[in-house]
Amino acid sequence: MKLESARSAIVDGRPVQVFDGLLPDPGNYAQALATAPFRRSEQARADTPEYRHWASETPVDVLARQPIGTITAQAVMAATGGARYRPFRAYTNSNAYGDMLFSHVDCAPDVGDVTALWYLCDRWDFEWGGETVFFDARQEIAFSVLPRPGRLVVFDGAILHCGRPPARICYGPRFTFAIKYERVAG
Ligand SMILES: O=C(O)CCC(=O)C(=O)O
Ligand SMILES: [Fe+2]
Repeated sequence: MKLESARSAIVDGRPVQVFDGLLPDPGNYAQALATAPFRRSEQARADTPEYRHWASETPVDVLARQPIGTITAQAVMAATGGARYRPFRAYTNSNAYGDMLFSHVDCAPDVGDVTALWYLCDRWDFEWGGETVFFDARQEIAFSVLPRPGRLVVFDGAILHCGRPPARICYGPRFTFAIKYERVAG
């Protein structure tokens, strides 16, 4: 398996790395998600409780038994230089045209969590947009990642970021599968 990142950036000293081609069958995951139980439960920030969006949880012990869990663990290891991390939460976001997605951080600056985010689809039209945008401390766009089938982006959870909803001509869901990792001491 090729574990080199295709693209990468450093945002205010914090890394973002993009991996392509690691997942052989992203369309199969998207197909399974089409009938998964989504709840309007996810809140981007403490101050945006009235704008919840759709998510479906995957227990981390279930994740560990799936190929995507193993592949992600290897990519996180490659991205972080071999430090030990453990997944503490995994869930799929489902967004559609017109949704409101807020910018947020996944952890406080000194926590050191890592987020792995997969784009799960069998195809993604360039014109659909739906990128994940990463901002610097001045709220300027520092890096942006377009969905591609089976693309993975691994980043420091303290970077301000935002998923963008897809464009009006995209009639299907935009699934992103987020796995949150915490550093294991020692
Ligand atoms: O869907 C995206 O592009 C971002 C998702 C995200 O930031 C999250 O689940 O924490
Ligand atoms: Fe996030």
